[in-house]
Amino acid sequence: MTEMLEISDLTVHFQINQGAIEAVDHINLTIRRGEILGLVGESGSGKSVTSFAILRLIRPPGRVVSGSVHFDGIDLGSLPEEQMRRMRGAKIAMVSQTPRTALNPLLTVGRQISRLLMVHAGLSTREAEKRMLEMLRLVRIPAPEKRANQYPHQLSGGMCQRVMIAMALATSPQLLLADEPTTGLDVSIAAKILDLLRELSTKTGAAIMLVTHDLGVVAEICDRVAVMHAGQLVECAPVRDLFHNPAHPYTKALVRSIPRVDRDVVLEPISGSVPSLINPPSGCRYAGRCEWTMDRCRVSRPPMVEAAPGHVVACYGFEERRVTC
Ligand SMILES: Nc1ncnc2c1ncn2[C@@H]1O[C@H](COP(=O)(O)OP(=O)(O)OP(=O)(O)O)[C@@H](O)[C@H]1O
Repeated sequence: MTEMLEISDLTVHFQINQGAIEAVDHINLTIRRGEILGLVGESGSGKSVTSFAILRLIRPPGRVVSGSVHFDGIDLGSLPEEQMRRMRGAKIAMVSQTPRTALNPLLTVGRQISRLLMVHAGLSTREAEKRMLEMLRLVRIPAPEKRANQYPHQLSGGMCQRVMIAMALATSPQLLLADEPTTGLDVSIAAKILDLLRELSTKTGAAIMLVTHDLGVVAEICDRVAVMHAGQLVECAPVRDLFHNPAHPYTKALVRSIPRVDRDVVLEPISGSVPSLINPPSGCRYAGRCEWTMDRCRVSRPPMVEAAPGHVVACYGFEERRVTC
């Protein structure tokens, strides 16, 4: 698999009256062609801001302070806005957490999808309508001819979510950024959506970045997982490796907090809370919550080191234990 997306040293701040919220801090991450990468972490860890930064959709008071994003070798930061807009519609698509607000309330859902196909895929009105209905069938919208003529407010939340996915997939994007795509959906629909995402990546070679809180979803469909804590990337590994051999204490805590039907254990909540991102502690931002904290964790940020092939972690405590084992 070759790299499709390469994020290097990405830092994003939001300037507010109290200071700068350091939402994403020097992140390096790659996503390969045909791969599903899960991006996990507690609320406020910077997952959505990372997706918006990829699409160059950080708006004031937000600002990309450093870093670059390359897609298929192209530096997205240097593209003129018009080219970036085309890139967003055709090659990189996003499914957001809030489908109802992302859809245009004034247009029928069918019209929204056909318009996208006419603008970004150059289809005629008739071709676009045919493909739009195919897409609605693909995401298992019942009675698609009828639903196509309805407005977002006439559809349930789950159906709006599937319409968003149909829109995102309509132009066969090479990269799909899916931000909590199954939140609020009932279990059977959520399972169908996940199947659909897996099918997309297998059939078309599209890469998917799946932003989620749900490690169960990650275990089900992701190939690799990247873990964020308070704006920093702390670990990245193939999915099985991450669940069986988590290296970072934060990842260990996340894994311990997953409910398991086959184990009668008491779930352990993650101790402490995410530090403020305004003037956050220097060094590792997990230091205030971590049982392995040493003096240097509070002073300098641990570098990413290889824990196993393809498995990297940023933790002085891990390095120390590995040396002494
Ligand atoms: N427009 C904004 N203005 C100010 N702060 C923002 C803005 N957008 C995001 N942030 C801050 O950036 C940080 C990261 O937010 P982000 O939405 O990326 O977290 P997340 O990991 O996606 O959380 P969740 O899982 O709850 O969606 C948070 O502290 C958030 O308050």
